[in-house]
Amino acid sequence: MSDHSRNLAEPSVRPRRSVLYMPGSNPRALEKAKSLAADGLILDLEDAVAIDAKVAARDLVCAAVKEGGYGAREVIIRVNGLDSPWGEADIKAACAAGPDAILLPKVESAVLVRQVEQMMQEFDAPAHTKIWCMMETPRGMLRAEEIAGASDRLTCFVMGTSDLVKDLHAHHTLMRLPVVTSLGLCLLAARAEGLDILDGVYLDLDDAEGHRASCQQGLEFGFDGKTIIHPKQLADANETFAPSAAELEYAVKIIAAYQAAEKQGKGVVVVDGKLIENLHVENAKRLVSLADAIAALAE
Ligand SMILES: CC(C)(COP(=O)(O)OP(=O)(O)OC[C@H]1O[C@@H](n2cnc3c(N)ncnc32)[C@H](O)[C@@H]1OP(=O)(O)O)[C@@H](O)C(=O)NCCC(=O)NCCSC(=O)C[C@H](O)C(=O)O
Ligand SMILES: [Mg+2]
Repeated sequence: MSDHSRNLAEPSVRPRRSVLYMPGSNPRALEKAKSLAADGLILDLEDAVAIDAKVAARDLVCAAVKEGGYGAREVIIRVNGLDSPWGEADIKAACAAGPDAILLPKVESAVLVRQVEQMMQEFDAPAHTKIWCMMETPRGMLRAEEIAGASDRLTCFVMGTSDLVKDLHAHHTLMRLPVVTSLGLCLLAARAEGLDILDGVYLDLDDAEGHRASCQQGLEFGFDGKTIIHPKQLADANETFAPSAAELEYAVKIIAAYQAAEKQGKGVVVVDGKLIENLHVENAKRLVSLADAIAALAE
């Protein structure tokens, strides 16, 4: 824990500022990821892998996860859907490999999540292997609440905005108005059930400014981090989703001021002309915990 926050923070949180997809069929990417500053890695067996490469990719990914070398980065295997020829075998192999999470694509019901939970028990998945859900279809959006509450093993939603835009017959736009309702439904459901939630990818690899704006918008919506598709998108995601030095300084200041006020029997305090109540302090503690967890990653 850093000095400024000693005795002020809540229990630590898991930084998920940047979570990088890579095709499970690409051995160079799987190796390269060991040196990249991503908080998480999604080793993909689904849409980034050609049909003829599905089985080889599964073997490659599971061997890489078993071998390790990814340090503090969270490692997630995205499996194929259970309605595909590969889904069940992917889940079985992933359970044996023991990543931090198995990411289910195109989730549309709580029943599906519970079915996977049951399969993971049967396949003896280690307790640390959680379930993450891709939220990326119209039906998934309409059932976000029931999906979010489906299993204690479920810890994170990941927005799949490419599939969503396709299914909606919508367009990718700068302000993302066509998907705002969907993002909002998933954010509400995730927060109501205590899940983390990651924003979708920004597809234009040559538009750094657009990517930065998309990260900032995701932060303002309330996402915990951004899924990305290329190492060059890492720095902006990491910077945007980390508390800034000024935010951190202010957080520490209001926690201390509130604690001092509490000792005098007061439930509110004014800091820099602004009213501070317990809810602001809760958020400040979350930011301090996040900053501490980010600092711990670098150690
Ligand atoms: C888009 C890419 C195919 C580009 O790859 P490449 O041509 O190799 O790029 P570069 O030459 O610029 O790469 C520079 C170095 O970085 C490494 N690299 C590149 N991309 C990755 C990566 N994703 N992970 C790890 N390392 C990466 C290269 O190996 C180079 O390193 P070096 O060898 O040392 O020079 C490629 O970026 C790529 O495949 N991206 C991921 C695509 C993907 O996984 N898509 C599926 C998920 S997106 C999605 O479906 C979301 C959701 O479901 C939805 O519906 O929205
Ligand atoms: Mg998708």
